Amino acid sequence: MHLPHRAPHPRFPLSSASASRFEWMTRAGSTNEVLVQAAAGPSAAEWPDLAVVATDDQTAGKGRLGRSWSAPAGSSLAISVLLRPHDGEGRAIPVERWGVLPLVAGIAMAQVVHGLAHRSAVPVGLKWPNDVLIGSRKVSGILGELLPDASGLVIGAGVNLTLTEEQLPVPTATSLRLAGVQDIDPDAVLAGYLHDLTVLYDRWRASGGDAVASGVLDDAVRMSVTLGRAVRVELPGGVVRRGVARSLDEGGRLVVELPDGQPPLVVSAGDVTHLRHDDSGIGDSR
Ligand SMILES: O=C(O)CCCC[C@@H]1SC[C@@H]2NC(=O)N[C@@H]21
Repeated sequence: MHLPHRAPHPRFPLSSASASRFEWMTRAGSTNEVLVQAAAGPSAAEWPDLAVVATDDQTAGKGRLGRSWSAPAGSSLAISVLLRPHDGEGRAIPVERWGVLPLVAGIAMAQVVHGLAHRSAVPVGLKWPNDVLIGSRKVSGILGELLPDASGLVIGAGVNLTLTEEQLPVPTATSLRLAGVQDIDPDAVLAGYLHDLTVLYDRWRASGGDAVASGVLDDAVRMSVTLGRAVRVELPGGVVRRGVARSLDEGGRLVVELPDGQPPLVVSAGDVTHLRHDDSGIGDSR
């Protein structure tokens, strides 16, 4: 893609160099909302593939499944990236294949967090679908939102940088600082994420949007801390099932083995809780 020459953002020189368009907002309600409105509005043509809106002061952040996402000003990053997927030949990749893109973002963020927190004693991994955990605590979450006209997808990532224990929205959250990362540089986190997301996205695009051929599925399996675990799954609508998370299908959906020989449950959206293995309702199934 030909990009016009742009002056780097003074606070985010690395990040602004790796985005097709980079808008840093000193404050935003929801960066996803800002980008969805802009990319679907009358100036849509000015918002290309890999345009970015980001802030460290998001006042009305949106989470998955209708939840909110909050962090005190200056302690976290909210990063939204617009994707308008085309393959290497410039052909549009069908929207049915975009379901793995939030997973791609989760892999990118997990790689960045791993690079920063690898000295902490606890492992970094992906809890399905795309929560980045340090140990058992969540440091980053991802929300994908389709544009109303389906001409693109906005992928928002929130990552907790410097929150203290008292500032955590829930006790199951954490921050890079709480995980022992010193000298946290927001530009390095943002640029690292945009770089890794772009590399993975390019691989996926070049394969025509094939999660298997592009290696996205292998990466997701390798980084998953859900596979092999007993899980409780709350489906949209409130139905709860228990079983053992066995695999990811080619769309990144979670395949859960259920008790009593029931057919496996294939989960495309829902809330997954890791259980102690003997809570699954299935005997010795590891
Ligand atoms: O884990 C979740 O529930 C997903 C959280 C996603 C939060 C990010 S922050 C940037 C973007 N803007 C939003 O309003 N939400 C996402």
